[in-house]
Amino acid sequence: MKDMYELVIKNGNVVLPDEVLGLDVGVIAGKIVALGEQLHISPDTKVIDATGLYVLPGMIDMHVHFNEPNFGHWEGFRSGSAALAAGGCTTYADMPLNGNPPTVNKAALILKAEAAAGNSAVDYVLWGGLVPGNLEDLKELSAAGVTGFKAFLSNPGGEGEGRFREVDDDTLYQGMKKIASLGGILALHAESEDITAALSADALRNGLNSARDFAATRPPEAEWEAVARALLYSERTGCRLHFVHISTAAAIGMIYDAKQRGLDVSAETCPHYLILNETHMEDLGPVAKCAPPLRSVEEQEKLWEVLAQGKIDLIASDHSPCPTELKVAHGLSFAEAWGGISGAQSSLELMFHEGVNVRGLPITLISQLLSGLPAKRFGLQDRKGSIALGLDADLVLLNPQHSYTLAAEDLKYRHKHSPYMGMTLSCKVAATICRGTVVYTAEDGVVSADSGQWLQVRGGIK
Ligand SMILES: NC(=O)NC(NC(N)=O)C(=O)[O-]
Ligand SMILES: [Zn+2]
Ligand SMILES: [Zn+2]
Repeated sequence: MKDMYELVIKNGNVVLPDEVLGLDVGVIAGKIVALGEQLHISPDTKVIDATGLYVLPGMIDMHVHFNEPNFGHWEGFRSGSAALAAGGCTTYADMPLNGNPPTVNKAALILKAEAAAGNSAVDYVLWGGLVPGNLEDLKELSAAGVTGFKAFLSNPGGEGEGRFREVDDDTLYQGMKKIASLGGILALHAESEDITAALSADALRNGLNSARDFAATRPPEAEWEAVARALLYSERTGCRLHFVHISTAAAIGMIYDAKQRGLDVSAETCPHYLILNETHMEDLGPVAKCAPPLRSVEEQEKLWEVLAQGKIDLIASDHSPCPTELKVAHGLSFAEAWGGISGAQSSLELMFHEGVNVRGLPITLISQLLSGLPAKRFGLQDRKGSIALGLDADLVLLNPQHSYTLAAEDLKYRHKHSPYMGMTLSCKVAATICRGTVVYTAEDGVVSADSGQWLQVRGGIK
């Protein structure tokens, strides 16, 4: 008896962990059940012809800020996940800040989960927060299925009483001990508050508010000091760490060396540190403002070097959107504008375009950074991150020859701004499939806006 596949993706160049093979992919009940040549097509099989296309595992974006509950006017699960689907992402991780309340206790996690339920095009996990005063909430958050905890070493910005706050050293140390005892993982925004606050205050006093002035308030040293301190705490507490949005090769090197010494730590960088540099920040203005800031061309090149050497653990977008008027408004200085880049829709296309087409890196390396490695780091590898038998059929079809110029109308974000607008990319996502369901096609747009599920998988824990 022949297998009755529900879906067969035919004739694609299938990106496996170590090689690319011309294969068909057979799907039953949302799972990959066959990889082979000329898979049998029955009358009920839906067939997608992927001739000339790459078939990659869907991206796993471990770092997005969707602002619900209560800040959906910045970005919501619907719009944000639609953008991710259009960009070839099939699982994402929502950060615990920028919604109100922030996800720092179980009640807030429930509100977050309710906002997401039935509103996501693709699957997701949720981060909880570590903030001053919530040590007693970590256990419950962990039991409720957060993927891990996130803390800021520098001021996260935002307004209001209940906003997400950075940790002091004592909270960090105690929090890491607690998280270690729970078998959890801590994600860190690693910039020194002492250094960035002092330099920012100086800049304000002296009326220095240009793009370059902003970058000077958050120098590489602020990252290096914070990374070094956190690595020391990791060594002393045994707490696993994930460093988000690392912007310098030297910090990647520190984290890599710590890994070689046996620490359970990992480093993420973002497409914007690889694709953009401080000249973009000057030319594009606040749309390219983020923290840590975009760096020099030399730093950017060094980051590509460590990426090619396999020293970076994963790539995530750090999509941190806001209403356009917080980026561009009459009289708004660079210093006052919102810090955070809207970019999640473009991660895979940017990395393929620049990494594979321009710089000639292996597509398998780029695919690992976007899918395989984040799955492994965060305990999703039994279901996601690779094209392999038995795993979820989370797939993206990429046309490596479809060149286009990114325009505002392409963007699915709540607010149609991004530093990548106007950029010509040499590839385009043709379709995105989540657990066997086609959620996006280039022709029809987002065709399934609500089939995503919350994966209550605690990072790295079986
Ligand atoms: N509150 C934020 O969304 N902050 C984010 N902002 C950036 N990266 O500029 C972040 O992840 O630090
Ligand atoms: Zn951050
Ligand atoms: Zn972030």
